[in-house]
Amino acid sequence: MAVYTDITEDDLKRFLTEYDVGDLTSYKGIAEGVENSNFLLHTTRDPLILTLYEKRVEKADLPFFLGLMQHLSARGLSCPLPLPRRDGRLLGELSGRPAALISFLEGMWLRKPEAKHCREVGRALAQMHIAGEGFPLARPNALSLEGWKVLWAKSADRADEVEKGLQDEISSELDFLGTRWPKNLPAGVIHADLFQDNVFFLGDELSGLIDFYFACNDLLAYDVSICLNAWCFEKDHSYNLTKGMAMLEGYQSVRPLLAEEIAALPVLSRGSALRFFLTRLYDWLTTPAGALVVKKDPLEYLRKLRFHRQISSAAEYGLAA
Ligand SMILES: Nc1ncnc2c1ncn2[C@@H]1O[C@H](COP(=O)(O)OP(=O)(O)OP(=O)(O)O)[C@@H](O)[C@H]1O
Ligand SMILES: N[C@@H](CCO)C(=O)O
Repeated sequence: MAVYTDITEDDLKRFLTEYDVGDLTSYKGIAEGVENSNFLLHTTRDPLILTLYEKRVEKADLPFFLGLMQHLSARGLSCPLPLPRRDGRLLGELSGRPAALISFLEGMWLRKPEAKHCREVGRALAQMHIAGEGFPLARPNALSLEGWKVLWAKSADRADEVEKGLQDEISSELDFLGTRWPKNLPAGVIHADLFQDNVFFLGDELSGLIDFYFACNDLLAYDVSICLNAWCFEKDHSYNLTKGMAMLEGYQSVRPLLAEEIAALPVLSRGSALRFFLTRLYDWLTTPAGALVVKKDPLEYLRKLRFHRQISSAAEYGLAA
């Protein structure tokens, strides 16, 4: 579910008077997503998305996220555009939460992506990395090495409840990544959560990227590793080399990776697998039974992490090192 905060029609109509978007004809809550409350609005003009930012989003980060969407969109990337209010601000307040109106992006996310879709995702990711150049705001990645340690400290004691031996395994992994994490690779604005549900397609054509609420400044190749993890494994947890090759070819057709970035992919992929393992583990251990949110399986990412640990060179992802 993703309607944590309810809204009344009166409050919504009052909120909309701050914008030049036509008159409200209908609205409904959107069930998908786990972080924020989203509503689809129909007006006498274009359909719109209303997002109410919930507790896990820092209000101080919103200018970065909303400004980034404007920056990327102005540079030709297909992504939602936050609409300015009559006073020029991008952010208002509704039902006690920070709220924004965002343009509606046509398309649907793919439940069963194929290699050709992975190629498109690779291309779009590289386009985003290039379009992000020159964005004046910065946001350090709160979910990199230091953030992982904080999350792990909150979960380590109970990790063996999920699988015996996890406490030792993950502590060693964090030590390994602490000593081997690359430092001097190209960096810029990354999406950091470009999973299937954040990429829309119209037929086989990619229509745009959404959900920039983990975007931050970090290594560009780390974002590539996030996409390899999210798109190129099958339900049986095996790595799909054809999808991996397509994703990497698509990326490199727009932004060729440096030899150092390619060489770092196995370590970066371990890191990104660990990142999603840790957030999922934390949620797994802390979300109360009966909560409406669907908990995502941390073990899926543990298996991916173990796969990357036994990779000896990036060639095994479908690339020459
Ligand atoms: N601009 C948009 N155009 C069309 N649909 C959108 C748009 N933004 C969000 N949605 C719809 O709302 C859903 C949830 O959005 P989003 O992924 O941003 O939410 P979230 O709560 O931040 O989710 P999560 O972080 O779990 O992915 C999407 O799957 C999509 O159906
Ligand atoms: N994409 C994340 C959740 C939302 O950011 C995951 O699958 O764990």
